[in-house]
Amino acid sequence: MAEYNRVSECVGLITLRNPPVNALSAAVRQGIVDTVERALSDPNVKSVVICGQNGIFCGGADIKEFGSKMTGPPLIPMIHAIESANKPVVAAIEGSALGGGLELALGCHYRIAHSKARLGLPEVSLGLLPAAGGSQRLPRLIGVPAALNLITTGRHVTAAEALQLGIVDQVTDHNTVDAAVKFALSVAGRSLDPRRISTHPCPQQPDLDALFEEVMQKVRQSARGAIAPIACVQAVRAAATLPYAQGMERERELMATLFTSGQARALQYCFFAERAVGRWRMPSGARWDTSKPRPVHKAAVIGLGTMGRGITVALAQTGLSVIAVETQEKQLMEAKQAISGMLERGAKRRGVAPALDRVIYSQNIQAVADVDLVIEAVFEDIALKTKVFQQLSAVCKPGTLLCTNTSALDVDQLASETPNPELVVGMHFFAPAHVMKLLEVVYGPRSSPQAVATAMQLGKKMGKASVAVGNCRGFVGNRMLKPYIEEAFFLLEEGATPELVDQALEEFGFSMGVFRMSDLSGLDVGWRVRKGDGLVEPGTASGRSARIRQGRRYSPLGDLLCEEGRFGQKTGRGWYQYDKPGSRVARSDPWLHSFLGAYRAQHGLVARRIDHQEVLERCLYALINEGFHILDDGIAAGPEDIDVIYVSGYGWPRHRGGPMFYANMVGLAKVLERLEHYQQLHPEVPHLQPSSLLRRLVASGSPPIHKWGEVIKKLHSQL
Ligand SMILES: CC/C=C/CC(=O)SCCNC(=O)CCNC(=O)[C@H](O)C(C)(C)COP(=O)(O)OP(=O)(O)OC[C@H]1O[C@@H](n2cnc3c(N)ncnc32)[C@H](O)[C@@H]1OP(=O)(O)O
Repeated sequence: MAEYNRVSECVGLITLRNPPVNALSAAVRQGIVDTVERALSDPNVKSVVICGQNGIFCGGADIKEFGSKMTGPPLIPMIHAIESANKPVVAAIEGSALGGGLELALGCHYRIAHSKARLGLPEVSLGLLPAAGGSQRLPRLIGVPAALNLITTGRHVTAAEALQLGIVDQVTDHNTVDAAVKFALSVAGRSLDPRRISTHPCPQQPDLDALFEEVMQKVRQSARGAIAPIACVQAVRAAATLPYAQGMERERELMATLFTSGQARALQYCFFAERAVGRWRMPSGARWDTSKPRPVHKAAVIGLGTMGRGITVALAQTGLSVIAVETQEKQLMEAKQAISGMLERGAKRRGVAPALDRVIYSQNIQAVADVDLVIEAVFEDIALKTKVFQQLSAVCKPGTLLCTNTSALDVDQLASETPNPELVVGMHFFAPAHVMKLLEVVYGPRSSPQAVATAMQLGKKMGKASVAVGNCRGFVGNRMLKPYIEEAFFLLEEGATPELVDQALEEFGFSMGVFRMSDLSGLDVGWRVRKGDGLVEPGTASGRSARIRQGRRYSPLGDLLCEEGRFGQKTGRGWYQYDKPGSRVARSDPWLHSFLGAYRAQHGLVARRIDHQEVLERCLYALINEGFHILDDGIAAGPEDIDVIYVSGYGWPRHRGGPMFYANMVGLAKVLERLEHYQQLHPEVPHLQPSSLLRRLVASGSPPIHKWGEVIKKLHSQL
């Protein structure tokens, strides 16, 4: 849909109308074709302005249409028709001009942007490339290096940067459409040849081959198996080396490969999943659209260790006043220094003033009396947290929300120790809390919908991917991690090495393999949990019985390393060795290999050859299986919630969509068959026992992921 008006007597004004982002649906493309034709054929019209309704130019192609058969006029000829028009066409850019939206603007002869507008070619993040001429026009307009940067990262630029790069011709603080109409009148009748970007050669670039080689190497490294960034480099190379028509042909070929790839499907699924998790719902029936969040102006953080510091920074950067409480004076001073440093560095990066005066430090918990919300981030100890919650209940004004930052403790238990359990929710941040995108908002049976809504809204304000989940051991992320780590330990017992397991997982696309990750987060963390669970038995018992604990297979390998003082990077030794404590470069450790050999001998285990396929199947399918249990238990509302958690917080490769999407891609029947296979080989491992939901889904013909909800609902209604 595009509306046509004649303004200022001789300017044809075309307004894209497709809320919320004026995406280029078939109807919008048809509307543009029709209205451009009308403007160009009207002898009274001397120039044309294209804008979008409701303060947004255009969010690009309609992503929802990608899965279905293409209808309506295609983008490329539509943009060519605009570029070759014999009357000047001006794009009036407000809000966003992204993807196809910017490509449309690049087909116009001039671009005027509002100072708050953002522009970009984010197709790469959807597994695509700017294939409506964007990969060919942008390098011609702003040069190869800048175009490579924008197209391979998909980053959005501000209007000011767009002006500096030469993407737009003018930036205004006033009404953009008025400015564009005025501009259009001023350029009416001028020659348009120099304004047709496709007719320009790419600006000369010395040593083009070396530049592309360097960029390709960097892109390959950061892509971790994603194919779109590589295709983006290839498309820009075509722009730099081929005439426009041939470049367009190359753009088309590359896009054809990407468009039907599983990676594009996965990335587009992630785009919608991230938005879907905002529409949370609880088993009680409470929902995002019927639960009103409370306003939060002032918050408090209790406990200023690593997590508390990061949370304080995240809150202050969001614009909240924060009372940061730490009872020990020395720790308080250290925390103040660290928090100020983080705020200053963050502000420098973002080019704003640091929010130092938004944080008030105190040793006294009474200081939180008038805050709207408290996040407790003291040591992971239920007795200590209970004490803090009881103090908070006595000190805080009525109605203050009490949130606990815990990764494992029982939120319900904590809530039950307070007079107002409905005000209690978990806010599980990930370290470093001011950087990591993920936030699990954990509700218990008594958490009020308003408390959940408030925590979810606060998470969104902090720029987090916030996911509402039910209360259980490990919530969603860590609960699924447990079988994944256990399988990795079992693989070491059977003959694998940490290097082999990590290599398989990193080639799959994880940012870090399980053992490198464990070295980074500290082996002592899991050790403490296992001790608490009564699983750790110090000593040198041998044989199979020593590896069965609480009736199931158990590997004490992690405990044995901890007994050696090998806690990972912080001690300079873990599954790998490091130059010094705190160093990050993992090197293979001969000690570890002899230790594994001696361990196997002691337990009568014979090392066998393990390939990458087995590593992936055992680690990932065990994790996925737990995901099905979580869905079955109603802890996560849908597969999207699990997938967003894994992509934003656990290094799962985005181009594989998340564990549940991956299972859907592999085929549920295959996942089930492989789990059954491994379960037969390892009957003493309960997490390899396929979940009843997985069986049920396969029995229902393996419906696509967006239909799993129907099977889950049916299952629950029969219980
Ligand atoms: C031939 C193929 C050619 C492909 C070229 C392309 O153009 S690919 C598409 C490139 N465009 C993008 O990647 C932009 C994607 N959108 C955004 O980044 C953001 O939505 C926004 C435009 C910056 C606006 O952000 P904001 O936070 O204000 O809103 P939401 O993100 O919550 O979005 C609001 C709803 O709009 C839906 N939506 C957004 N963009 C598109 C789109 N391009 N197509 C279809 N739908 C889109 C989004 O899903 C939200 O709706 P929900 O119902 O809430 O999910």
